[in-house]
Amino acid sequence: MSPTHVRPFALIPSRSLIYLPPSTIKSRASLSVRNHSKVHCRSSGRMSAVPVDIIEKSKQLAAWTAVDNHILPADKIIGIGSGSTVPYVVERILAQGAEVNKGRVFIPTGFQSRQLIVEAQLTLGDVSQYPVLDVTIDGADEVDHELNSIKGGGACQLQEKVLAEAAKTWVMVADYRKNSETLGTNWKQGIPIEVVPFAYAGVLRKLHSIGSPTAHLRMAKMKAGPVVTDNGNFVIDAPFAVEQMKEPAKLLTQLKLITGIVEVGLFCNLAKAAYFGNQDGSVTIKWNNGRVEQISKE
Ligand SMILES: O=C[C@H](O)[C@H](O)[C@H](O)COP(=O)(O)O
Repeated sequence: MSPTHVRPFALIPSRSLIYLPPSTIKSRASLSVRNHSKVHCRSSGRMSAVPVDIIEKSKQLAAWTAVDNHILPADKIIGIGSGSTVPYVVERILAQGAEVNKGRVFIPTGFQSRQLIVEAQLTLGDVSQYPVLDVTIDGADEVDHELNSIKGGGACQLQEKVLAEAAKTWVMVADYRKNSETLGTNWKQGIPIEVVPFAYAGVLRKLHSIGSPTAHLRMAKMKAGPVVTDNGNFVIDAPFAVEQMKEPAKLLTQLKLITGIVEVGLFCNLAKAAYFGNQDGSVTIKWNNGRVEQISKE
């Protein structure tokens, strides 16, 4: 059985979800998934030797399992996060059918997820209209053993955190490369920090003095100058030593007190669960009570 044929909801018999075979899934969201033989690994900056098919299937499996477990017919206000795993979230939501989706409103965490919602012809809403969400599913750059995470590899952390805090249930989805014990183990670029543009130089100096000597402004790839977020701000990537990364909530508090920082890509004590698709077609679910569940492919 291939990873895409796993029926995760079967493990939760109390939920009466109907299995939708992959052949029934036809969405615009799926069109954005390309089939390269290799994939660029943002965490190491190198090319991964793992075929992209396996990584994409791992993402899809995590996303589908999370949707099956957490987006129930009663859920009406739904947050859609950012990143490369999220198209599979939308794909699986679409597979729940037009009838159930008709009564739902979808809130994006940025331009990318807004486009996904619009292209999927789902109803778009705004967090200012719907400050309480039933559930938000989002990607992650790295997740530790206590469900703390680094987010913001795509510079979306501010809106993502607003939606994470607004959601009654916040869940992360990712492939196996994001699952680690301590933050900073796999994700080496540092913590993405959104800053007000005019304050960036001062914030950098401060970061250098409190344990991140290599903190730097994130530069754009196909544009001269810095990355500009959906909110018109800059992003600083700030690597910290392992000792500081072992206490992410403490570090987060310290960073939030620096004037000019708008939001920090450390998400602490927010998640209900994190889903990781594995290379062998299984899914690892880390729950906020410390339980780790392994769902095998039969
Ligand atoms: O800013 C971007 C978000 O935090 C993403 O959720 C995160 O970077 C993971 O993205 P991807 O799934 O593409 O690795």
